[in-house]
Amino acid sequence: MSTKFFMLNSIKAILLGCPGSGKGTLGQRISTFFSIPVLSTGKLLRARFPHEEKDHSSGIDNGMLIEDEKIISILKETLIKKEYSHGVILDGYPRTIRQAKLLDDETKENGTHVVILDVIVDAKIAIKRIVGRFMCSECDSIYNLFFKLPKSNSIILTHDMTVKDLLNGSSLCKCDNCGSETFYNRKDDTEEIALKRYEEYVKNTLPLSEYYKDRRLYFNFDGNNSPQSLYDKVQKILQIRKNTPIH
Ligand SMILES: Nc1ncnc2c1ncn2[C@@H]1O[C@H](COP(=O)(O)OP(=O)(O)O)[C@@H](O)[C@H]1O
Repeated sequence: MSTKFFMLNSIKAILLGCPGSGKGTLGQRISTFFSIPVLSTGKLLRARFPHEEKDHSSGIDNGMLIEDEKIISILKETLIKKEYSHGVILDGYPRTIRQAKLLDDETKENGTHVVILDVIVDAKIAIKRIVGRFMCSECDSIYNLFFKLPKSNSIILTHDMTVKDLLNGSSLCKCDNCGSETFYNRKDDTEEIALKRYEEYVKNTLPLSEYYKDRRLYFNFDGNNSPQSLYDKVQKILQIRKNTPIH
């Protein structure tokens, strides 16, 4: 079967939003609710290129987007996997108008059945979320130094504490989900690179809101509040649209 077949049929929803908009968490929750996997292009790239050099001019760790051709071919290769054949939620693709057009070419009129969820968040909030983010090494549960520490922790928070301090302290936290005491953070989750990623978003990805805004299944959401309040709003929309193909 051609890759076109899978591109055509499997994409059910697209998540748009700046880095730190909460679309990763949102994707996980929609995925659990509808039993459809999320395909995060960022995660995919980090797994493929784990040793990307920090100073590489177009590396994924320095906040710059990788070339459209490269990401499209990786995406196509991945979407033919059986696990995505019954549906997939895309997180991180498309990220440029060109990527969106290429996707439209592949999906033709089926593209109009794709649910587009666009999460809008203020830059300041997004950057703070990124700088405070860390994950469980075992199960990837997401935490935040400022907004969501693991329930079981012995941290004495100071105003200048960083995620790096937290990761250096031994056994300061236990993961709520699996009990693990080891955590990690992303190489690109520093303030400097987060700002660069936000700039890339404004330049390349924000124009997608305009590109998609007249689509029947385009919805935008204020993501400045808690992940739960965002999810509640998204879920309401998805439930109302009973005939959306995500069901
Ligand atoms: N569709 C894409 N096009 C180009 N580059 C991408 C794409 N998706 C992911 N990347 C690369 O992977 C990095 C991490 O992506 P992601 O995990 O989605 O991070 P973010 O939190 O910035 O949205 C990006 O900064 C970029 O270098």
